[in-house]
Amino acid sequence: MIDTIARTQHMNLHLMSGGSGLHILKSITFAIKPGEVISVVGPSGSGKTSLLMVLGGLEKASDGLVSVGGKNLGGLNEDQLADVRRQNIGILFQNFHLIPSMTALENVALALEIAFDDLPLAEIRARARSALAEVGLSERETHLPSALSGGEQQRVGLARAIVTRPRLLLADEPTGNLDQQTAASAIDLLFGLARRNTMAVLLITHDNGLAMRADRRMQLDRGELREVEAGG
Ligand SMILES: Nc1ncnc2c1ncn2[C@@H]1O[C@H](COP(=O)(O)OP(=O)(O)OP(=O)(O)O)[C@@H](O)[C@H]1O
Repeated sequence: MIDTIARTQHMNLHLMSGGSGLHILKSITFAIKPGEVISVVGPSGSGKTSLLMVLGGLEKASDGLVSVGGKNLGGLNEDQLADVRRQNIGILFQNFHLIPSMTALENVALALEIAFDDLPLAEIRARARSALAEVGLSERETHLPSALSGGEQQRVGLARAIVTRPRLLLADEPTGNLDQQTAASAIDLLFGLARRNTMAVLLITHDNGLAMRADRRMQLDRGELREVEAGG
């Protein structure tokens, strides 16, 4: 069994903006183990979302190593990258990104259909149902997103992110649009799923209280990542 699900070594990200180059992520070296929950805090513009995009294979690092599920992303073409994403990664967004015309069950099922286009329909429905049950929404299968509360919509988002059984969940401010109490229970649910399914989680958050609950805490500052020591 591999002892890291994702790691980077001296990874840099440069982007062009208005004709000049920006050094967004600076020599980042870190690793996340199966089942580990790591929080990343940092000021606006420090590179948190960019880090998530690179780890998710959605943005290519300029140099250095990025490895997910034992595969070096730098050497892969778009199809191979899509395979690595499908086999390893789930993404949870702040704004849920549910499709408004689809029911909760259809939203979750769609993610599975896209990831595994050869799965029989009955299997897709069964797995989507089970993912909705895991987030406590069995009673809401046929509801459209507009008929769900913000917290429920985020739970559908979570069901959609875990229905493919990712080994790494990348969560970008997943509770940013929820009130404090709903946010806390969404995080309880997320952490519980991570423990039960040995799913690693990289949690980007502005909320220090939530960040403190992770196994490890990291801080990004102007593109530089450092570990926050316990008690720090
Ligand atoms: N496509 C892009 N082209 C040029 N610059 C970009 C691009 N995407 C992001 N940036 C810049 O990279 C820096 C880091 O952005 P990023 O979104 O990763 O920060 P963040 O820490 O997630 O911020 P926030 O907390 O506000 O979401 C910012 O200065 C941003 O303007």
